[in-house]
Parts: sequence; structure tokens; C-alpha cells
Amino acid sequence: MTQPTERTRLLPEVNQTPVFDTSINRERKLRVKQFQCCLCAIFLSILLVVLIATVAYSINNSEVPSDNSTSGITNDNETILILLSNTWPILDMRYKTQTLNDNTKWEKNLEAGRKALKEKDEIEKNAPSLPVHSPSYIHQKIVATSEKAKNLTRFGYIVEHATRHMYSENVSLPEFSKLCARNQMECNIFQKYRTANGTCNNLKRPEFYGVSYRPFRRALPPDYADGISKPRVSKNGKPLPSARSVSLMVHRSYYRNDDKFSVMLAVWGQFLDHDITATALSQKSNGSTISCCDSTAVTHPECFPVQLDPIDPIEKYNVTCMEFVRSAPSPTCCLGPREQLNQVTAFIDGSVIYGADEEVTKILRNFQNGTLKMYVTKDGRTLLPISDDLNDGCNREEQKTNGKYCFLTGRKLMNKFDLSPQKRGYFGNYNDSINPNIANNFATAAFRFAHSIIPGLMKLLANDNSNPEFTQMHKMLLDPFKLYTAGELDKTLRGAMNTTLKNHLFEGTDEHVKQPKMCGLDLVSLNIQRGRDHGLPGYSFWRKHCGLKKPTKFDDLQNDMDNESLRNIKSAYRNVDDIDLYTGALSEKPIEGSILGPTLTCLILDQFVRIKHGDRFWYENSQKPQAFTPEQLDEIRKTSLASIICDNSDNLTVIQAKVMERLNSRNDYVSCLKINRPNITLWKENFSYLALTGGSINVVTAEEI
Ligand code: HEM
Ligand SMILES: [Ca+2]
Repeated sequence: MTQPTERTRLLPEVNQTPVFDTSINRERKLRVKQFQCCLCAIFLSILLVVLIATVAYSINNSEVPSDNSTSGITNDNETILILLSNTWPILDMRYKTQTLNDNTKWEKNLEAGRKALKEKDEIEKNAPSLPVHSPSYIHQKIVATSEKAKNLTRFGYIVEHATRHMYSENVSLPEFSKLCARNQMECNIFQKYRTANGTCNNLKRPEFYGVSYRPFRRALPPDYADGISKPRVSKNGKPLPSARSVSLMVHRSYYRNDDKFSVMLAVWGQFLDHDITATALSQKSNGSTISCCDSTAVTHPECFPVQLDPIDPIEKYNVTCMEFVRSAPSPTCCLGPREQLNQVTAFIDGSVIYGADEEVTKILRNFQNGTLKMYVTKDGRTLLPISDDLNDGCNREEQKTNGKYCFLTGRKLMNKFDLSPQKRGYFGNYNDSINPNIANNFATAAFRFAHSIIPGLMKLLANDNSNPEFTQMHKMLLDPFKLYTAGELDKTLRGAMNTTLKNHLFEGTDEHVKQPKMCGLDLVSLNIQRGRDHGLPGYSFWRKHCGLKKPTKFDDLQNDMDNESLRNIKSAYRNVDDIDLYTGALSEKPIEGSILGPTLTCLILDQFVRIKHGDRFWYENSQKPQAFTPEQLDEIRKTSLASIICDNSDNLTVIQAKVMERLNSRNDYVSCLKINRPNITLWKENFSYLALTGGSINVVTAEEI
């Protein structure tokens, strides 16, 4: 059976009847659903810029919080100057790997890898799976890993164990001239549209840069306990403090309602995140989940459960261990340390909507008027299609009552890095030497900063905005079927635009302490544990990477963190180099007026610079044949998330123009009819281009750089 993915499992053409009505592919009047892929991707890009701009806006324009005694701010100008003095994007540090090629020299290593895979498959037969619909089950299912990823990561497993064998045989690494053998791929330089999997975007590295199903980029060499794949340990060789202890000790609840932004900012952020990162998790060879906390059963080699201290508040609920399965090893073309697999394209190309490879794209499309398949509710409204897996953790009636899943950069910098959208004209800084691939640190730590701004309660607002209802965020997230009821979609949209974000940088939810029985999972612990699983070096090394002062002792961080955070960090960790990136970076004093400290600013900026400057199909680029005309670009610039929401909601008639900002007198309701929209008639397909090339394909052969 195909594995579900969070993104899009469609009903197959025949005979699958989930709990709810199957779809009749009917078209509905809504205009936006008919957008072509490229258009939607552009809108995504613009909205990304809005997101960054919003964060950036906060960096320069927010009021300094009144309670500086706890949060403080970092020395803004000095930090910005340090950041600016880096060469951007910041150079990745290379490290040694050994090219895999047909050379039989490696065959015995690969043989050892294959043997390890067989052994794993054998152990797995007796290792338990998780109970369907337990929180961890849902977690493993929604952190979706596709069938394709599963098969690829099996090769990753072989490579990892081949590397281990090579090391154990004490084979010395010979000098190498290039990191990996590069296959040569032929690309059509006249290709007007992006490919679904990102290939041929970069003509120098057509099958690697930005492409889906490739390993995450390493900005710093990994720090594994054994140099190959075992999760990071303390500098003194002992285990690190448990991720859960760090979560409880350092990530204290520190609520301060941020009244500037609405939950829509986070909703958008997460949507964007899913366009650029999706880490493959380990699963059994038959695709089932892996349970790690049953001490009486066989332990799966990919288990890395979070240990709990006897004093943990969860203990009283008889929970002694937190489920955690490692991310799957990515196949690489080299023998070397373990890498993780990004299942999606690094470009902001709408892969979250259309799929990140050709096969998925085909499954999703109607092949009629450029429409996607949709689910049509009884009352004729269209929603996303339903998963075809009854056990995907969501697709169940009982889930309705059983929602147990519980989880809780400044304008100056933006301008400097050309991250702001142009008001007119083209963006001229495409650079084919830039590797846009998503950094492991970005997916695993830096961009997860936003987990700290999600409120526990969501407002639901009916038409007249009176009598708000409240629902717990985690319940709402796992109850998509509520949207089948007329009015619920609009209530949820209004709620997201009218609930303000939390700004608890030193994140931690009341829930993860008070209601652990409900959760069994704590997102902060997962983030920390994930960083160790991926061998992310400690926080201090990332400071150095960003040009900031690398601490050699805890007290060196006195100016960078507030007293309480530093005190807690000191009591949690033994060595300053042990501090996890997620914890250290979130504990930094924010740059004045921002919610992000310097390390997060640096890592996030670096990634977005790469995504924009390294994308040949960026909507503002002037390269032909894909370039838009200046007139088309002007139309695109009229798009806003507000107009998209107006067009796709059921009966929303008024909206604030800046939906990611709170409704207020300067951002008040306006009629949906008054919101600007692009004139899409400028996109009437021009076939003369095909006629010009006579339908023939000009091929450029990719070179090595
Ligand atoms: C209600 C809101 C959210 C929930 C419940 C949630 C939950 C999760 C969970 C369970 C994971 C996987 C944890 C692991 O096992 O390692 C995850 C990963 C992640 N989250 Fe969130 N998240 C939310 C919002 C956000 C937002 C707003 C952002 C960013 C703006 C974000 C960024 C990320 C990133 C980058 C990852 C790694 C994704 C990957 O590579 O697979 N999340 N989140
Ligand atoms: Ca993408």
C-alpha cells in the first residue's frame, strides 16, 4: 500500500471509501483554483517576501518590550554590523567524504552495508509498531515520509553502514579532488517552466541544486558521537542532558502576547516551511511506524527515545519515555557521515501544493483546464481531497472526539540582501553558483523558531465577529473534518486573522508541563532531540559560523542572553559547547525590536538569500523564455494573501489588507471587492515561442563547477 503523505493523498480513481463522502470532481466557481502552477508559485514567492518583510518589520519597528529585565535586547548596531561583514551567503564548511563509484575497492564496504540492512529488516520483524492514533503514531504519520523516500533511505542505510565498515577496517581516506561524482544531465535551456522536482533549474548542477529527494545541505560538518551517525554527545564523551530536561529547565513559559501579528503569520510560515523542507523519517520496510518506548520488546536500531527524569511532571501519568524515531539516512554518492533527506524542492515553487515530483503532480491533477482534483462537500463547497489511508492518523470519524495531538531580520538586512520584492522591474542578481539547498540546521533548528509563537488557543469567529468561540490549537489542527460544516472554514480564517501571536521566545507551553497526559509529546523536546539525531553541532559553533563571538565558557554569553536563561542553561549543560542550537539560539536576546536573536537571524537570512538568489525561475528574474513581461510583473505585484483568502473563503466579505498583522485602526476591515487583484488575462498563452523554436529542443550539457 502506498504510504500516506501529509501533503496529498488522493482518493484513487476507484473504490476507496473513507469515512466521508468520496469526491465527485466537480468544478466550482472559485477563480483561484484555476491558476496554473507557475502563477501560484509566484504568489507563494511574493508571500514569502511578505513573511520575511513582516519579521523584518518587527526587527526594526517593534516597540522594545517593556520587560527588558527578563528578555533584554542585544546590541543592535554592533550585531548587524558583524552580520553584514560576512560574505553572503556564508560559505559552507567542506568536510571529508569518500566518493562512491564503481570502483570495486568499495565493494566490500557496500557489502557490509547491505548486510546491516538485512539485519535491520530482520530485527524489525519483531520490533513493535505504535498503536494506531496514539499521539506518536499521528506524529510519525503526519511528518510524512513517502514510499519513494522509504526506498531511497534504504540505500542511505547501506551507505551509512558501509562507511562504518570502512572506518572499522581502518581504511585511511585517500585524498579526493571532488566531493561526489556528478552525473551529467541534459537540460533544455528553452524550458519555460520549472520541473516538478527542481531538476534543470541550476544548469551547472541540474540534478542537485534545489532538487527534491536530496540530502540537506551541511553548513558545518556534522557532530556525531562516533563521527559517522550516532547522535551527538557531550564534549566529554558522556551523554548530553536529556532533551526533555533541557525543555523543562530552559524553555520556560514566558508569555507575552504580541499584539502586532496575527496567527495567519504562523499559518503562512508553516505552509511555506512545508514547501521547502520535509525530512524523511525512519519507518519499517513495510512502511509501518516504529515504537521505541516498550522496554520489554526488541528495540529498533532507528530508535532514539527521549529519556525522562524521575521528577518529570509526565511521570505521574506513568509515562517514562517519549517516543522518538530517527530521521532516515539519506542516500549519498559518498561514503561519509549520515545525512538526512529533504523530500521537497528547496525553491518556493508551490511543491507543497503540486507535489515535488512528476508522479505526484500527475496524481494531483485533473488534466482539465489546469485544475487540481478537489473534494466537494455535500453542500457543493470544494476542499482538499481526502487521504486514501484510513490509518493516516487523521482520516477517522473518531478522531473528531479523540484529538490527542498536543503541541503545543530588519529592513536594513533585507535591503542589503535584496530580499525585499521589487516595486518595479526585474531582479538582476540570479547567481548560478549559489547552492539553494535547505541547510540541515535551518530545517532542524533555525526555522523551527516559530514553534515558539503559536498560541495554545485559537479564536473562531462567526460572520459578525461577535461571540468568539475558542478551541485548543492542537484539537483544531487534527480536526479537518470540521471544515465540512458550512461556516467553519470562514470562522477558522477569521480566527487566524484575529488571534494574536504569542511572543514567548523562551518557548514552552503550559501544556507541555500541565497536560502532558494529553500530549505524551513535547515539541520542544522533539526539536532538541531532532538536532542531536541529525548531528547538528552545538550552538557555540553556529555563532562562530555566523561571525559572532564563539563562547569558550558559559559566562562569555552574559551579554547575549538574559540572566535567567543563562542560569538555566548553565545548570542544564556541563560544557558551553554542548548547548543545543535550538536552545541556545532561542535564548539569545533578540536584536532590538525583533523576535529573533543574531544567530537565528543569520541562519534564516542565509537560507532565504540562497533560495531567492539561487533560483533561476524566481518570478522577478529577467531570463528568457521564462521571464514575465514587465506588465505581467506589475499585475503579480497586486497579489496579496488577503485577495487569495477572499477568493477562496466561502462567504468572507470583509478583510484586513495585511492579514498577517492584527486588525486595528490602521489595518481595518475593507471590502473584499476593494482588495487589489492581478488581471490574469495578461497570461493568455502565447504559443509563438513554441513556433519559434519549431518545437525542437536545444540542449545544454551540464558542466562541473
Ligand atoms: C500549530 C503549529 C505547528 C505544529 C503543531 C508544528 C509541529 C511540528 C512537528 C510535530 C514537527 C516535527 C518534529 C520532529 O519530529 O522533529 C515540526 C517540524 C517543523 N516545523 Fe512545525 N509546527 C507548527 C508550526 C510551525 C511553524 C509556524 C513553522 C515555521 C514558520 C514551523 C516550522 C517547522 C519546520 C521547519 C520543521 C521541520 C520540517 C521538516 O523538515 O520535516 N512549524 N513541526
Ligand atoms: Ca519547494
